[in-house]
Formats: sequence, structure tokens, C-alpha cells
Amino acid sequence: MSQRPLSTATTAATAATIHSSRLGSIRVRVAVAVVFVSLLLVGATDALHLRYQLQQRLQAFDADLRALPQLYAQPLARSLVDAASSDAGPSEPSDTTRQLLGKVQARPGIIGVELDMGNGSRLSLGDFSTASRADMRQIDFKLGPPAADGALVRVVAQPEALQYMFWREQLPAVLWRDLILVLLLSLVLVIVLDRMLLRPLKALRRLASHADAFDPTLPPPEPEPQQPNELARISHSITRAQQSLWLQLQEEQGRAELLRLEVGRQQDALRSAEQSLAQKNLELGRLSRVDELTGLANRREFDEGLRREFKRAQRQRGHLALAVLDLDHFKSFNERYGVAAGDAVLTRFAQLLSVRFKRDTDLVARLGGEEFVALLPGFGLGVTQGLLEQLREDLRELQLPHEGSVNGQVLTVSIGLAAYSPAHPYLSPQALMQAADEALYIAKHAGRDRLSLAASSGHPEPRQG
Ligand SMILES: Nc1nc2c(ncn2[C@@H]2O[C@H](COP(=O)(O)OP(=O)(O)OP(=O)(O)O)[C@@H](O)[C@H]2O)c(=O)[nH]1
Repeated sequence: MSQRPLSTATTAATAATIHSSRLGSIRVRVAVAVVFVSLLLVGATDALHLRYQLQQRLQAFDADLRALPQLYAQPLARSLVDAASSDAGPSEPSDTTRQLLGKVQARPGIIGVELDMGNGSRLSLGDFSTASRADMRQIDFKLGPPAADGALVRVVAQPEALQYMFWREQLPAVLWRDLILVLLLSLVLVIVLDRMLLRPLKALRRLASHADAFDPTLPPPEPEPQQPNELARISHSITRAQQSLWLQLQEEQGRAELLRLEVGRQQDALRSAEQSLAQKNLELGRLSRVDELTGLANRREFDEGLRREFKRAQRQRGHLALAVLDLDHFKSFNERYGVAAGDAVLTRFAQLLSVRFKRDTDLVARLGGEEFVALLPGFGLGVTQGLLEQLREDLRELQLPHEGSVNGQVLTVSIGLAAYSPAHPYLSPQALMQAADEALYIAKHAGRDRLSLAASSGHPEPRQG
């Protein structure tokens, strides 16, 4: 968590660096574009202006050319008349004539002037070698009668020279002026663009980078200083939204934490309830199979064991001994010594049974009241009889007083014993149980405190202990 603000800040700083370098290159490009546009504007304006001026010059030049006959026809005619009356004669042009023609030739754009005096004499000033070119202009005018009848003046002009002169005059000044104008215009445009476009663009990009790095799980950043109004409003809106989201997130996180704690508590309670339920189920299972007073197996457990071991004995053609044990005159014991003492005796007798028959396969159970059973897989009548006699001896040794007993002194027990074997196979568990019960019945009726064997023939044999 602690690295997140750092990485976000780094990202924002990197983005700002990239943006500022991009912005720098944009500035250069804008400046170049502005200079180019200024150059174009100023150049185009001046080109139009110079072209207009040149046209004016050419028009004026044409007008001057057309005005030459009016200006020079008279003076030239007069100079010829004067020359005719001079000593040199009409065939030689006078100095005045030369001067007048020189004036004409000296006019800008005029490359040559020729006077054909009509008497075979000619006077040429300037260069006529290029007179045949298409852009040449030629004006011929006659020096009218009577003074110079037949004299002709030919003026050859070249506007190109005039244009060349025009450009040579104008261009340096125009170029300097344009340069200054371009610089000034570029400066103004760059300043205006920077203020109106680049700065808002820069602020917008910074805003965009903040929007990119927007994370409602972080505290909102400080507002940007000196932003244009609209951008400041957008920036403040984003900051406000972020603040609101952040607060909501804090609340939600608080609520989520409480819910997590509550869920944890409920899960703990559920776990302990499940454990308690499992224990109770175990206990229930145990209780359903165990006699509560003595801790021995109960009748249900015994019935299952009897069925199981009987089938095994049948299957394996083995031995299975079953003894039913009943304390004698227990009713009178309860009456004399109390039920609690009776319970203690039942418990003590159960312990004797458990000690005596302690193999894993032995099953000792209390069927109810003062009646017990011992199911002994693998034992025949002989071995079991010996063990039961030892048990009766164990009981005698305990010397549990019972004045109402058979012998008027101690508690005794009667036992009925039956055993399944291949030689004496009973047909069912019930038949085996019934045989043991019958043997017990015989033992009781024979005077109690004894063991009675069930005979396979159905005639149990009581034995005096
Ligand atoms: N203390 C105690 N007495 C029980 C318990 N269950 C049964 N009894 C008593 O055991 C006595 C059994 O009496 P009976 O069935 O008449 O048999 P008995 O008096 O032993 O006579 P015989 O079996 O013929 O020798 C009854 O008085 C029952 O109340 C028990 O869990 N605890």
C-alpha cells in the first residue's frame, strides 16, 4: 500500500517530463510555422504592392513614350531648320539636334533614338543591336513640314531595363523592411499563441496526466496554481469528485472492516457450534451403543454383535460361546440396600465381566436390569465354562453382602451358557440366545448361584457352583 502513492507520483512526474519535452518541440514547431506564415504574409503583401508599383511605372513609361512626339517634334524640327540655314548645311545635324536626341535617349527605358533627316542623312544614338527583340517598343514620329519635311524620329525602348532598374532600386529597402516586419510579426504571433494556445495546452496536458493518475483510494492532490479559468474549474471538479469518492471509500472500508469482524465472529460461533454438534453426535452415537450406568455395550450393540459373530462362526465353521448372567434376588437387594447401592453393585459386576473377558473379540453387554451377557467368539463350552466359574469366584471374593441371597450372606449370580460349534450348530442367533436363556432359566429354577449348560439336544444341564 505504501508504494502506491510513490509509483503514482513517479508516473505523474514522468508524464509531466514527457509532456514538457513534447511541449518544447511544439513551441519550436509553432515558432517556425509562425515565421513561415509571417514571411508568407509579408512577402505576398509586398509582392502585390511592388507589382502594382511596377505596373504604374510601366504605364507612366508608356505615357511618357506616347508624349515624346508632343515634347520633341517641335524642338527637333526647329533645330533642323536652324541647321539648314547654318553653314554646315541641311545634311549635317546641329548640336541642338544632338542634344535634343541625347535627352530623349537619356530617358529611362530608352535604349536608342535615331533621326532620319529625309535627305539620306541619319543620326543614331544608343544601341539598336537588340532592337528586333519582341519585348522592345518602338515609336516613330515625323517632324512635320515645312521646316523638316520627311524627317523621321525612331525611338526604341526596352521596358525590361526599366523593370530591372525598378527592382534594383526597390528590393534592398523592401527586403530590410520585410525582415524587420517578419521578425516583429513573428514575435507578436509567438507571444499571442503562447499565451492563448500553448499555456492552456500545457495546463490541459497536466490535467490529463492527473486524470490518468486518478486514483480514488489516494488522498486528492493540491490544486494547480495559475491555471486558465476553465481548466481550473475542470481541475477543481475532478479534485472535488476525487475527495468525495475518497471519503465514500473510507466509509465503505470502515463498514467493510466491521462486516469482516462480524463475519469472523459468526464463523467462530459457527465453528464452535459445529464442534459441539459433532461432539454431541459422537456422544449420541456412543450412547446409542453403550449402557449408561455400567459403560458396557447395550442390547442394541449386543444384538448386532451376535448376528455378526454368529454368521462368522457359521462361515468359518468356528466356535461361539454365549453366556447369560443374572444376579440373584436383586429385587430384594434393592429393597434392603437401596437403588444407589444396587447401581454400584451392577457397575462393580460389569467391571468383573470386563476384566475377565478382555479380548478384542469378546463382547460383554448389559441387556437390562440385572441381566448381562458375554459373547465369546472362538470359545467352546469347556473353556468358557472355566472362565465363568472363575467369574463366579471373583464375585464371591468381592463379598458383596446380601442377606436375602441364596446363602443369606453374599450376592450371587446364575449363568446360562450355550455354545455354537460345528458339532452343535444352532440354526440362528436367536436360537443360540434362546438356548442360553433356557439354560439360565434352568439355573434359576435349580436354586440359583450356579452355571447351567444348554444341551444341543435342547435339554440344558444345570451344574451346582
Ligand atoms: N438398582 C437398580 N435396580 C434395577 C435396575 N434395573 C432393574 N433393577 C431392579 O432389579 C430387580 C429385578 O428383579 P426381578 O426381575 O424380580 O429379579 P430378582 O429379584 O433378581 O429375582 P431372580 O432374578 O429370580 O433371582 C427389580 O427390582 C428392578 O427394579 C437398575 O438399573 N438399578
